[in-house]
Amino acid sequence: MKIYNNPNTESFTELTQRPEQALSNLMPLVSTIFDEVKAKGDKAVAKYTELFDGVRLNSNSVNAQNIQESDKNLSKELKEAINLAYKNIKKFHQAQKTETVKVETMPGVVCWQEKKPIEKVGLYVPGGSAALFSSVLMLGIPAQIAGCQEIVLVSPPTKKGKLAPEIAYAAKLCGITKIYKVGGIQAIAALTFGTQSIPKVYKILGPGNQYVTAAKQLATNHKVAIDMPAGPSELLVVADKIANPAFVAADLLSQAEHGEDSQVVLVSTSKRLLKQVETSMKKQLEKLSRKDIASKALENAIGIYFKTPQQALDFINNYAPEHLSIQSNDESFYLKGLQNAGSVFIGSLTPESAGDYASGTNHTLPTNAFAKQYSGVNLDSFLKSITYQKISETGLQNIGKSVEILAEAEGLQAHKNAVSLRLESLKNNQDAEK
Ligand SMILES: NC(=O)C1=CN([C@@H]2O[C@H](COP(=O)(O)OP(=O)(O)OC[C@H]3O[C@@H](n4cnc5c(N)ncnc54)[C@H](O)[C@@H]3O)[C@@H](O)[C@H]2O)C=CC1
Ligand SMILES: N[C@@H](Cc1c[nH]c[nH+]1)C(=O)O
Ligand SMILES: [Zn+2]
Repeated sequence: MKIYNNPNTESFTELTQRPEQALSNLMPLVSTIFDEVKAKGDKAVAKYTELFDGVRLNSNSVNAQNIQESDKNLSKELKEAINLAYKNIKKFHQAQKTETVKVETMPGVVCWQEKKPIEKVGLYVPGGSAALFSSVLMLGIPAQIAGCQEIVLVSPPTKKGKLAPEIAYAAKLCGITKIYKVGGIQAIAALTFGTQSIPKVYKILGPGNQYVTAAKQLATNHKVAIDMPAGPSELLVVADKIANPAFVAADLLSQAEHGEDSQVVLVSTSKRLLKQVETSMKKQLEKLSRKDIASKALENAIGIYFKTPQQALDFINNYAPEHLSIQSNDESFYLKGLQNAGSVFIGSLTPESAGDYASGTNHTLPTNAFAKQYSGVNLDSFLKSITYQKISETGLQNIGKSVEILAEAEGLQAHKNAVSLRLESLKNNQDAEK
């Protein structure tokens, strides 16, 4: 972990850079694969699956029986834990349902807004270095609650060319039946254009590595919506002398172990805590099964000492972390001033990994400072709002003149006429009744 001592705001631009490749470096490969999948469909998908995942598949579809029988391969303990996570995530996302908004903006003019499910969605479940079956729940549950009609799940095959049984089990809980063993750029391209076996969708959601994230961004050029750029994991912990250094170190390592390009950051007003956390991280790292990945990620880790909480807060808002953990005496100060973060974990007893799996919040979150403008996945990610209006006779009389004036001022005669003809017709009817 590289330590910085009270850096000034000029250095924030450099300190908030993530350790990922620039989009411009990734795009040539992404474009090539998109073009090939568009032209050759499953054949191109198979070619890139063999190249990047090292397996040759005759078919990328997962058959229904494998999904139905996924329970058999899992321990009772794991199924119970998945069920608990399912329940909590469902509870939190179900509570995000909103009522129809209906307003009479002026007498006789009624406007309302109603949410409808996006009919066809593609869920990307990461599976390169670990099969993240928790992502199935994070995406499948809100898709199920929203009522999306066609839910297509893609995830890279295991080294043996199979689908991880945990993914199949979680998918079964979410009522997902269309599953394809394909990952990376080729999976996003397949969902964008459709292939002989994989359906084209309207929106692609889910986290992934740099390649997946760049591919999702290109998909938006082809009339496909995405949730947001949810790339390599990151965690910023702001902690001070009341924090437990071992807890903070464990939290930082928990995100460092995701991938070599993960980034973890410790911000503190205590130089002593920075040192203690560093020592504890070194000790804990030795015992990790993914030590190699985590140590690589730690080369990108930064520890920053700030003299005042205000400077620390300014940095946090500039960094806009995917996850923010607050383990500080100044908890309410940070919460009050917080502008940018994907998801926040408050207090020493709230490990970030609780949100990764089971507390109820969604773990599909904006990375690379995109928390400045994007929300993480939530129920609304699977819905779109349609607005409606109905105008009565009284309404038309109340609003008509103003619309005519506005249309005239914009020089749009036909717009004006659409109102004028109706107003005249109303007037003629009234005259006839007299
Ligand atoms: N922001 C968020 O909400 C979350 C982010 N994540 C992140 O998701 C990522 C998961 O990454 P992975 O394990 O790699 O799984 P992944 O499923 O995202 O990517 C694996 C695929 O990448 C492709 N690939 C690998 N190397 C390639 C190369 N050199 N060129 C082209 N394509 C290549 C392969 O097709 C492979 O199937 C991690 O970075 C993790 O931190 C995970 C969960 C949530
Ligand atoms: N920490 C990951 C999510 C995760 C899945 N499994 C474990 N963790 C992220 O949100 O970036
Ligand atoms: Zn995690």
